[in-house]
Amino acid sequence: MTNSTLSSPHPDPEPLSPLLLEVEKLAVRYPLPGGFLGRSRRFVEPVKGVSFRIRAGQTVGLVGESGSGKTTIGKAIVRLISPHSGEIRYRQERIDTLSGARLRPYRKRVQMIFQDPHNSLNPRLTIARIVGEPLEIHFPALRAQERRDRAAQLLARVGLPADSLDRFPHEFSGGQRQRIGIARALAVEPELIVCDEPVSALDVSVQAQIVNLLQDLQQELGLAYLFISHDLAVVEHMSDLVLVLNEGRIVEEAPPEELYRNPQNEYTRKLLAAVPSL
Ligand SMILES: Nc1ncnc2c1ncn2[C@@H]1O[C@H](COP(=O)(O)OP(=O)(O)OP(=O)(O)O)[C@@H](O)[C@H]1O
Repeated sequence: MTNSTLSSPHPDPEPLSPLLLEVEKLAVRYPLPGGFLGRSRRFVEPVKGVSFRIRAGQTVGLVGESGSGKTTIGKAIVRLISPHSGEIRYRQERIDTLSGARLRPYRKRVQMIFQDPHNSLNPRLTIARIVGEPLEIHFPALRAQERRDRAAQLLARVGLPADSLDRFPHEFSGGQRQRIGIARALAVEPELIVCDEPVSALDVSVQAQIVNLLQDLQQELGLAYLFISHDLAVVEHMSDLVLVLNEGRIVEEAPPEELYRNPQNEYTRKLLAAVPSL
């Protein structure tokens, strides 16, 4: 260490991990059914100009009441829906303007897991097909047996037995189905996973197992998460940074230890006060 480093009042910050996702002034609209005013379409705008960033390996928590726009943000990020305005960049590249096949490389890097593991798995497909499908799309050179082997490895990694491959989603419990959803998301070897209320539909004991699995996978694979939840305790446990969403706007943003101890925004205080266990 040099003298100048020792005497500097502002030592260099810790080197930051690479920036993956940049969301800038994102707004999303849905057309109102039958909602015409004269000749112009009427819309609801559940997301009204939201900005945040996610770095490699980081977990950003997104909390807010039901209807505040959390899922809409998640869906816009994975481009299940298109933004109305604003920008989404991934590793410096605009992805809000891409569509169709041009989104494919992005879909390999960013995946989503859903709240209801029952509805998000096609009931007519075996688990081998469900986990194998993204492999078929993103690793077309793999032969059928290689895909099957890879699917078996992924299932083992999320704690499911190898004989799961030829079974159907209804043969599994809620927690096991969420594990299948996680295996499917992992198949493409993503860098970022949008986790939309991944444990909200599960029993409390199973919730802890899935949260632990997500944390283990993060450690092992260096994954980043956008962790969407209305459960403030889970978000506190998981996140490096928490965003508080109210009516489509981020009203507060802080590391969990600051946010939970010393919330600055009135809405955050109300949200925390509504959770007696905290
Ligand atoms: N496809 C759609 N068409 C019209 N309005 C929609 C659509 N999807 C969501 N909305 C509306 O947008 C608003 C935000 O919904 P969103 O699901 O993003 O909120 P959320 O914070 O994830 O809520 P929850 O925790 O209940 O899932 C809600 O008022 C919802 O009714």
